[in-house]
Amino acid sequence: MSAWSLELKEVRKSFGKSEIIRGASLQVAKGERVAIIGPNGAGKSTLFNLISGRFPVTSGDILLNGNSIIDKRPFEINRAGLSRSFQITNIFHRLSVYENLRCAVLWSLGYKYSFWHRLNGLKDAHERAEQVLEQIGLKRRRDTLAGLLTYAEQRALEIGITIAGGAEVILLDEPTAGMSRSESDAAVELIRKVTVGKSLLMVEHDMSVVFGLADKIAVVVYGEVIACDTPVNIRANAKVQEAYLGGHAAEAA
Ligand SMILES: Nc1ncnc2c1ncn2[C@@H]1O[C@H](COP(=O)(O)OP(=O)(O)OP(=O)(O)O)[C@@H](O)[C@H]1O
Repeated sequence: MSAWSLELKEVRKSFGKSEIIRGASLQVAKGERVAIIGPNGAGKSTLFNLISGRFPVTSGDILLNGNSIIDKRPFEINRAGLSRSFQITNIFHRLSVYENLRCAVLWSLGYKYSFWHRLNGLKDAHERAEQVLEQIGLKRRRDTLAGLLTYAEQRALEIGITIAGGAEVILLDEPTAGMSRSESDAAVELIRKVTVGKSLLMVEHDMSVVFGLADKIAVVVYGEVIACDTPVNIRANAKVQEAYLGGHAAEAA
């Protein structure tokens, strides 16, 4: 069994003649929270799209629990235990909070649309949806249409949808984007709680979130992971300071 939940080996990705990811390597251990930071356009979202199977890699390998996933489709990667959230919320606005979560559970279990008329009989999905509802603190909003939630509640639901299937590897794309300081603090607590024992890879621009949550920080510059280390070591890393963090480190202090 692999020591790493997720491993990127010399991954490269070109769009036409432009090489955007240039030999990126990264490891995430079981139970570890890793934040990816880097300047705009460095390739952070592209890395997420490669890991989740949205884009094929040009070369290199990506391993989930020791098994290559580069030839798998996004839903196969999801069912192999990796779940991702998106920068833009990905919820069904006309379904209730509970129904959104139940859909996410059913999807991860592999149910097809034709089974939806039997939903009420699907006890496991119901119980799991109720459990996630509790975890994300939206129990009192259970029957509210998701479109009527506040922005911060929608982002919490998004996290609930991402974890609902019980994936062991969670990818979160800017989970606190657009939040106030207090909303963002609450989101950090939520993420910490729901990822206990899981592996988390997260793209985040807010340095107080990054330094508050991550066990390790991976710095991506021009499509390469130039450093991946503990927050303390990243803050002290001269190469990182020069390439990116100079102005941002003060924000997190
Ligand atoms: N599908 C695509 N086709 C062509 N170029 C793309 C595609 N997706 C991304 N790129 C390019 O890849 C580069 C990296 O983009 P990416 O969105 O991965 O950066 P990022 O680090 O996530 O940036 P940000 O912090 O602004 O979100 C950019 O120059 C972008 O224009």
